[in-house]
Amino acid sequence: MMRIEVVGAGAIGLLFAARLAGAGVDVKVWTRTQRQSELIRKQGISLLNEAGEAVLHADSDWLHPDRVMAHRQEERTWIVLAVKQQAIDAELIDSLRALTASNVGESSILCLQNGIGHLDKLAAELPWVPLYAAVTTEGAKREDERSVRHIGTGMLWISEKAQNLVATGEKSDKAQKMLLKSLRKAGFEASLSNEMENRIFQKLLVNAVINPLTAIFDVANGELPNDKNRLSLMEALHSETYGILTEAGMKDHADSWNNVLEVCRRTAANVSSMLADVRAGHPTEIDAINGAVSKLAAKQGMASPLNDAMTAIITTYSRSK
Ligand SMILES: NC(=O)C1=CN([C@@H]2O[C@H](COP(=O)(O)OP(=O)(O)OC[C@H]3O[C@@H](n4cnc5c(N)ncnc54)[C@H](OP(=O)(O)O)[C@@H]3O)[C@@H](O)[C@H]2O)C=CC1
Ligand SMILES: CC(C)(CO)C(=O)C(=O)O
Repeated sequence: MMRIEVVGAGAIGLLFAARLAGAGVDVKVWTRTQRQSELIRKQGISLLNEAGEAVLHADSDWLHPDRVMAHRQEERTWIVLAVKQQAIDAELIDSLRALTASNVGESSILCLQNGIGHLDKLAAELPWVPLYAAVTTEGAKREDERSVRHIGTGMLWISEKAQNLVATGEKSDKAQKMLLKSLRKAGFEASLSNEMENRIFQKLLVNAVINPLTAIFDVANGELPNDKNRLSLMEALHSETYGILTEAGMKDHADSWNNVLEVCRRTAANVSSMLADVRAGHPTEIDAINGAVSKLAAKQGMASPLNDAMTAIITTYSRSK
């Protein structure tokens, strides 16, 4: 028997929890607040898409040390980490430590974050827990505390090997196969990848161009290229970021610029996650996206004026909201 614990009940967390619950998987959702977990437990998760609404039921609790300690786990567990980069702080890591403490060797963490930095942080703090990087191009928007709109279907890539090379034995392989099976049953187009670094860089490139510019211009993804000044800014930011990331190890990708335009087209109605955060007055993932690109550039002795500017503008912008 396998259990999936989704940590973070925002857009992506609710989408994964609802679809997995709908596929009959044993799912528990860990929220930040007691109120949200009670709502989910009592009323279920409302999954909205073009076909209408489905209400799916999943267990839920809030991520408080006492609640986590009381929740002792014996079976094989996958923790699907669905919080933003900036939420991965000492307190959250303590909760993950507690969540995995009662079944060491039986728990693994799947990290769905955009941007970079989180895997190194988690690997340093949880060296005994196998960490798997994932890249998802699904699009989701949280409508309220228990409702999520599935905006766009995409791919889900999961690293073939644990990031921190822990427990990559037969037991882990079996657990990974079970996870894939559950995700596919839930309708996700999930595949294993042995070139995750490249996939993470390619997604970082897309996010480094679309996220800050949609947030600055306050437009949905599809509108971003529909103006010649915005389009030339996109191109310049893409070109700078592409140079930095290929120097850092990303493979050459002749179609990279067209891929950014294709993501804008495919997710035309999306409000990017950064614009959503800016509009809500929440902190953004800018440090893990453009800020991280600037850091890579500095490490390589390269200039990154546009990424530096995006980081400065979004940081100031979201602070003043
Ligand atoms: N949305 C999308 O379509 C996509 C998102 N991603 C990535 O997935 C990740 C999650 O994004 P998304 O779902 O959009 O973000 P949201 O902001 O919608 O959700 C994050 C959730 O994490 C919760 N959270 C924060 N801190 C804690 C904590 N300490 N304990 C428990 N829960 C906590 C928040 O709770 P609260 O609301 O109470 O603060 C919130 O519900 C990001 O890295 C994003 O870049 C990747 C691809 C697509
Ligand atoms: C691909 C994109 C830009 C889709 O909105 C995204 O990942 C995000 O909003 O963070």
